[in-house]
Parts: sequence; C-alpha cells; structure tokens
Amino acid sequence: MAQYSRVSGSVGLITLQNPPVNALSAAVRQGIVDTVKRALGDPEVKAVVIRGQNGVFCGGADIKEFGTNMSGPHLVPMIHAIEAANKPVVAAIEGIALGGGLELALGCHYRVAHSKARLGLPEVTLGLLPAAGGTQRLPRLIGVPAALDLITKGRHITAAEALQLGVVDQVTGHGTVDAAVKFALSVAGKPLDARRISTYPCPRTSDLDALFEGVMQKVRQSARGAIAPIACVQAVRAAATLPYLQGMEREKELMATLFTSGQARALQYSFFAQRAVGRWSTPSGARWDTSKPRPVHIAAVIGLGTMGRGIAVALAQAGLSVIAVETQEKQLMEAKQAVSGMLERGAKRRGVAPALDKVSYSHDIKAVADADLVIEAVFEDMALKRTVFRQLSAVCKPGTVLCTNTSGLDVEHLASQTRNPQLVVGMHFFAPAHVMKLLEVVYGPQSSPQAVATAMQLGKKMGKVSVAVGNCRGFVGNRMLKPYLEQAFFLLEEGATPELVDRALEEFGFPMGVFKMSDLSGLDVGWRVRKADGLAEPVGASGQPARIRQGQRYSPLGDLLCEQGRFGQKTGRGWYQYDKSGGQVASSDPWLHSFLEGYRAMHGLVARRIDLQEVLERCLYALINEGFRILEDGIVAGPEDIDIIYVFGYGWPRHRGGPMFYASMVGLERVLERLEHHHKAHPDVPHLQPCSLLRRLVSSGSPPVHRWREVLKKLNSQL
Ligand SMILES: CCCCCCCC/C=C\C/C=C/C(=O)SCCNC(=O)CCNC(=O)[C@H](O)C(C)(C)COP(=O)(O)OP(=O)(O)OC[C@H]1O[C@@H](n2cnc3c(N)ncnc32)[C@H](O)[C@@H]1OP(=O)(O)O
Repeated sequence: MAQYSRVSGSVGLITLQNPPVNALSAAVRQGIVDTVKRALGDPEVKAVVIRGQNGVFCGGADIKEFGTNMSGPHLVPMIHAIEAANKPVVAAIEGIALGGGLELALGCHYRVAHSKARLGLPEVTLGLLPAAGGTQRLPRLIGVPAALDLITKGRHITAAEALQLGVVDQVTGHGTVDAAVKFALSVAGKPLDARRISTYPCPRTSDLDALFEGVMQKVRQSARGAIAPIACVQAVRAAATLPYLQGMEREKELMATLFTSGQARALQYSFFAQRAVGRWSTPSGARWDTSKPRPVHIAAVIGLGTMGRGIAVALAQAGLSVIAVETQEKQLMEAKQAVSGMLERGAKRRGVAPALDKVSYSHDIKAVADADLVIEAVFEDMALKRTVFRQLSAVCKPGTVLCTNTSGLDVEHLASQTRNPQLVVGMHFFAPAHVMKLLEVVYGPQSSPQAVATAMQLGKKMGKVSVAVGNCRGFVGNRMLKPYLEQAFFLLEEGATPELVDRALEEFGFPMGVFKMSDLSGLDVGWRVRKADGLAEPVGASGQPARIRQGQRYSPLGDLLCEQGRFGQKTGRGWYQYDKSGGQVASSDPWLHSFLEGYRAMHGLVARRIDLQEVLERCLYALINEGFRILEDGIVAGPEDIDIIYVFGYGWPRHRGGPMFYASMVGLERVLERLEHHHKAHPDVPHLQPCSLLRRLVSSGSPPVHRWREVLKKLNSQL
C-alpha cells in the first residue's frame, strides 16, 4: 500500500507501507501508481516527496512474490511515469534504499538521504540484475566504472559514499522527510529536463572495450559459474553503448533469462534459508522466540592458538571485554602480539579505533572467574579438554555459560565433567575465526534453552551466521565431509588423479577442490584424528588387510603421504607440490603420480577411466546422503540448516543453494538412483547406501526442499 497526504500546503507526501522493509509488492506498486497520479493531478501540489513508513525507504522488489503469478503494475513503467512527471519528485531515503527501492529513487528527480541510510543494488546476490532501469540509469548518473562496481558486487554503500558518487543530492543528520519537503519546495517550478537520468548520455570512459574486457575477466574468475554477475556486466555495457530505450530492451532480455534460472531460485532460497536458521528450535522444544539469552558483557577464551586468537579478536570487535588465557608463557607473548596486530589491521580496514584495551591476558585460568561466558579453544584432545572443563567448573561464577570450540568431539561428555551440564554448549568456529561467517552452535541433551540462546545471540553479535545443531561426531559440516573425502580417496585408488577430482569440484563451483583444500588445511590434521580413531595404523598392525578397517573399505592413501612427511602446503608437498614450504601455488607432482601407480600395483588395483560426472556423483551424493541421515537423526531442524552450513563454512557455491537444495534440484529420484548404482558397484562402502529418509521422501513424491520440514514431521509422527 501507499498512503497519500499533503504537507506544507503544496507538497504531496507519498508513504510506502509494507512492513518490515516496504518491499514493492503488487499492492505497494498499485499504491504508488495511484498516489503519484493523485499528486500530479492536484493543482495545489507543486512538488512530491516519496518516503517509506517506519524510517525505512524501501528494500526493493518483494522477493516473496518471485516465482508466483506476479500481478499488479510493472516497476519499469511506474518509474518512467515518475521520471516523466512535470512536478519535481524527491525521494526521502531513510534506513535503506535497496534494489528496486534505489531504482525507484533513481527515477525521482532528486534524492535526499539520512546520514545512516544504506543504498545499493544487491540483485546480483539474488541471481538477478537491477531490471527496473537500474543498469541503465546508474551508469548514466555516476559513470560506468563506479556503476559496474556497485551492480556486479551488489554491495551496500553509506549515504556519505552515495553523496560522493553523486547518487544522492543531499545528506542530512536530522529529519529526512522534513529536509526532503524543504528541498522539494526549493526546487518547485524549476525546469526538470536536466533531472531525468534516462536522458543523460553515459559519461565518456576512455577505452571502453578494454575496461569491459578487464571487468568481465575479473567477474568470470570470481563468479565461479554464477551467471548473474556476467549478465550485469552485459547490461551495463548496453548502457554505455546503446541509446536508453535499446539499453532497457537489453536489460529486460537479460533479466528474462536470469529470472527463471535455477541459480536465481538457489540464491533466493539461500536468502530465506539464512533467515530461517535464526528461528532455531531443538527436539526438546527449546525455541528462538521463547528462550531468553543471558547477557554477556565479559567473555573469556582459553587457549590462544590460531583458533583462540581469532575468537578473541571476533569477541573484542563485537564490543565485549575479553579475558584471553594461555598457560604457556611464550605462546601467551606471541598471542598478545598477534591479537593486537589483527585488531589493528581490522580497525584500519573498517576505519575505526582498534579495540586493544578490550582484551586482557593471563596465564592463569582463575582469571576467568568473572566471565559471563567462556570459550575453550585448546588443542583438539579430549583428555585436555576434560581437564579444562573441570577447572572451569570450579573457578567460574554461578551461571557462566561454558562453550567448547571443538570441531567434532562429544559436547555431552565435556558437559558431564562440570557441575552444571545445562550451561555447556559447543561453539564451533571456522578458521580464521574472526573472518569466517559460520558458527555451529552445538547443544547436548542437557543444554538449557538459555545456554543455546546465549551462544546464538553472541554469534549474531559477532556478525556470524549461527546454526543450532545437535551433538554428534563431527556435528553437521565435518560429519558430511567424511564421506566426501572418503570418496575422493577411493577415486584415486580406482584411477583418478587429484587434478581430475579437483577440476570436477572447481568446475562445479567450489573455490578449491578437495585435495587442494586438504593441502591448505594440513594433511596431518585428519591423520591425527584417524590415528585417535584407530584407523591410521601402520599397515598390517591390526592384522587386517591394508584397505579394510573396522570391517569397512578404507583408503590409507592420506596416511601414507603423512608418513612421508607430506603435510600439504606447509611442508611444500602434499597431494600437489609447491615452490617452497608454505608456498600457495599448487602444481602437479610426478612423484605423486608414480606413488599412486605403485600403490595400485601393490594392491592389485587396475586403473580405469573416470569422468568428471562420476567424480561429482560419488563425492557430492555421498555427502548429500549423509545430510539426509543428519535430518533423519534430528541433528538439525531442517535442510536450510545444512545448506547454510555448507554455503558459509565449506565453500559450497551459493548459486547452487547448498547440498540439500541441490539434491532437490537434481531430483531426489535421480540422486537415489545414482546412489543405488554406485552402491551396487561398491557394496563395501556404507556411505553410498541410500539413507532411508531419502527413500521415504522419494516415496512421498519427492516434495520440494521447502516442504521437507513438514514431511519430516509427518514421517516422524508415523514412526
Ligand atoms: C521475465 C522477467 C520478469 C521480471 C519481473 C521482475 C521485476 C523485478 C524488477 C526489478 C528488479 C528488482 C529486483 C529487486 O529489487 S530484488 C530485491 C532487492 N533487495 C534486496 O536484495 C534486499 C534484501 N533484504 C536485505 O538485504 C535485508 O533484509 C535488509 C537489509 C533489507 C534488512 O535486513 P535486517 O534488518 O537484518 O532484516 P532481515 O534481513 O531479517 O529482514 C526482515 C524481514 O524482511 C524480509 N525481507 C527483506 N527484504 C525483503 C524483500 N526485498 N522482499 C521480501 N521480503 C523481504 C526478510 O525476509 C525478513 O522476513 P522474516 O524472515 O519473515 O522476518
């Protein structure tokens, strides 16, 4: 809806009304058309101001309408009518002007913004482009290079940057609507021809071809297969080379392709999934809207290795007082320096003062006595963590929430070491902890709703995307990674190379294939875990055949590399070779290829031709199958949780939505059929055996992913 009133005698004031962000739903679009007509037809009205209710201008097109039978007036003619008006129209921008919201403002003759407003054309993040004239008006207003930057990245800018670029005409720190009304009165009656952006020529840029070629190359590299950023460049190119109306035709044509694409569906799903994970719930009935978090003013971090340092930085940057504890004096001194450096660099980037005084250091665990919440980040060793939790339980004040940053150990067992197991949860950060957006918040059967809510709220305060997950080995992300890695090893045994496997995954859209990623993280990390699990043992030590462990097919390839001291990038050798220890440029290693040949010969394995499709199916479907098991076990509330974890923590290409969304796009029947096929070929690999939930979903008619929660509930109630 849009409301109309008259203010200051001669200004028509139009207020967009669609909480919470005044998205341009059919009703709002109709409201704008009607109220603009009314204002223009009212002889008393000399100028018009458009604003949004509740201090929010407009969050753009209504994303919930996409994929429905969209009715109501179209944005393009609506904005044209505003631009063509014979009375000045001023946009009063408070809060946000995003997507269609900014396009609406660009159709107005003037823009007045509040100093705290944020503006942008984020359509590319939804798999779209600004198709209400944004790709044609913005370059005409601010020039091609700046428009390309904003449109292809979808980044939000501050009012100050908008003023500097020329996107807005005035910025105010006070009442934006009053300022806009005053502005409107000051320009009433003045000629408007020079204010219609669509009539501007695109500012000249030297060597346009070279500019577009360079930008296209960069965009292709970072897009990892996403099509929207490329279409954005093409649309801006049309603005720079064609008359306005032809440019608009090109914009429409490109949007038509994007609008119905699977990538747009995936990215829009991801937008809503990110919001859905914030509405967490646990099987015990705890929920986001009924659980009250404890206030956290002082947080402590125990253990200042790489993870602990990053966590301390993230906490300090979120404005908390941090007590950083490291018992080893030398490590403590090094950590102090490292944390200060990270805080200084982060502050410089964000243009704020570094929060150095927020962090205090100690080598004594008793220093955490006053903390409201403690995050243990010591070495990944259960015995050590147990000791720390017993100590924390003794020294912390009553009510302190105790968290462990384990990446997969049993949170319930750690809770049992304390006097108040209900106050214990996992907070699984991803390295580097002050940069990576994902946080898995792990609840055990005894964790109180308040403890879960406190960790979730703290994650939000640190700017993380927090996902509540149940307690199981590896939680969600690492549990699903296990079958994925296992398939990659088996493929090497059967004839693939690390280069082939990585190529398949990188072409799919991962920033790095599994072997390059393992080299980066360090092969010794997994080796240590496998040793602790009794898997990586010297050949023959258990009396079992070398490729069988605990009754199942096992590949010792990773262990054999570690035995050779090949730990990945840090040692200059792993699945690839690097120019030096710590080098980052991977190149194919002839040693590795002859090692694989020798290994196959030793085990009587005959290399066969493996194609990219098999690599994808084996690795991805094994991972997805584990996702179904996680859903079946009730470790997460819905597929959105898994998808967000994979997009934000494991490099799953966002334009593919996440593994569970991807499965639903491929078709559950197809995933089931291919898993059955691969399991038949490899009956000794349990991870390829289709999970019963997948079978049941297929039997229920393969519902789309947004209906799985409801189907899961129904299936569970039938058990
Ligand atoms: C054949 C061709 C056919 C073509 C026809 C196409 C017509 C389109 C023409 C032109 C192109 C224009 C496209 C667009 O404008 S796309 C939308 C662009 N806008 C955005 O991407 C903004 C998305 N929103 C955000 O980034 C954030 O929500 C925020 C910054 C606005 C606010 O953040 P925050 O305060 O953190 O709140 P939430 O994110 O939690 O959001 C609150 C609530 O609001 C919902 N919501 C937000 N934006 C929209 C929207 N644009 N449409 C619908 N709903 C929106 C959000 O989902 C939350 O809802 P809740 O979870 O139910 O509470």
